Amino acid sequence: MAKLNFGGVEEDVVTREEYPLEKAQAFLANDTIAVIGYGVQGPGQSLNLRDNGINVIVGQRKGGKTWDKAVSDGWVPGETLFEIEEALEKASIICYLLSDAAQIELWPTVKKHLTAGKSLYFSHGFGITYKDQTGIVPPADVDVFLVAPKGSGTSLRRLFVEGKGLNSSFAVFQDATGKAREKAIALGIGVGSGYLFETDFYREVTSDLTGERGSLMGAIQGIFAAQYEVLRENGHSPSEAFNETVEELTQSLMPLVAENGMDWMYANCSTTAQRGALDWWRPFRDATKPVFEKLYNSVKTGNEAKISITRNSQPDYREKLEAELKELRESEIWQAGATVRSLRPERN
Ligand SMILES: NC(=O)c1ccc[n+]([C@@H]2O[C@H](COP(=O)([O-])OP(=O)(O)OC[C@H]3O[C@@H](n4cnc5c(N)ncnc54)[C@H](O)[C@@H]3O)[C@@H](O)[C@H]2O)c1
Ligand SMILES: CC(C)(O)[C@@H](O)C(=O)O
Ligand SMILES: [Mg+2]
Ligand SMILES: [Mg+2]
Repeated sequence: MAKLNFGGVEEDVVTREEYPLEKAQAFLANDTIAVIGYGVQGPGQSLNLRDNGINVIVGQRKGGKTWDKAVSDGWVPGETLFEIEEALEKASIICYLLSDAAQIELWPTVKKHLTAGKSLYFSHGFGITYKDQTGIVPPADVDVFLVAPKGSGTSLRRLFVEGKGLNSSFAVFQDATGKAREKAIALGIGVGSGYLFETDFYREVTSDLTGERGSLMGAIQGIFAAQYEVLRENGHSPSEAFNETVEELTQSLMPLVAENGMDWMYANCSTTAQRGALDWWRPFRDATKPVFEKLYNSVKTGNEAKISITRNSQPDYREKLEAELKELRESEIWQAGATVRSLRPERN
């Protein structure tokens, strides 16, 4: 593993140079990897594995939209695409990529197929960490590990197709064969990770739940909404408010921050913007830090897991979710956003 300095802290990472694809292919040559679930991560991971020359099949419920999507992605019923139980039977490594709530419902079936020597792969520490709530307790004679791409399955696939790679974390929960760690690394490379950093199931799930509720999605939507509302309340038009809140961030500044870091961004805007941004970042940190502390605590106590399981296990959860998403979609800010996006020259 390469030892790298992250802002003064040394950490080990696994890169493709050190664990090349050929090594992953050779290590997994005798395995059948069954990707169970074809939602967001399922397509990204299974297609990348397939294109990386690894023996992979997909297990999915027949008759639904996702089965049809799998067929249109080139998975062949009876050859590489199976009903879930058939795929579980054929697998030596089961990649459990159903939604976290659905994993609870299907667990008794998966467990039945987890015979000695098989492996169980997750992309989240959720099911294992919150075992008191999920009931997911694997038999002792199987390897259990995770590879968690740090981003959407959509980006995992897009970046792979562009010859790039998303970073992923990996962790071993149970090593029955002495090979669990290498299985995690080989699969991490196989699913298209750019590099891998090691963690454990608890730290993966607590950081991930915090991130998606926080600065990745929850907090950012909250800050967008707050600034947009203040601009609108002060007489700015929707297009002006949206451009100054979202469009410039995603189209201009964030790609530059991604490339060069925030210090570079601060150095490469006007001195006027620089002065203001340097003065205002601390007040924003101070205002939001208590909310982040409350959030982290809610994750740590298992409260966020409880909410997620309860809400996402209800029979009408999709209808309720759709109503919430409709409200967001129809809010003025995102309606303005739709119009702004339609004006981007590359869309014409
Ligand atoms: N979405 C992401 O980009 C992302 C990123 C990193 C990690 N993860 C993790 O990866 C795993 C999979 O997440 P996802 O977002 O791809 O899942 P998802 O919500 O898209 O669902 C995946 C599949 O589960 C199937 N499904 C739902 N209920 C079912 C049931 N009762 N029986 C059988 N199948 C059912 C759906 O048809 C779908 O094909 C989760 O552990 C998640 O936390 C997701
Ligand atoms: C893509 C995210 C937000 O990083 C992932 O954690 C998820 O749960 O979808
Ligand atoms: Mg997540
Ligand atoms: Mg995540």
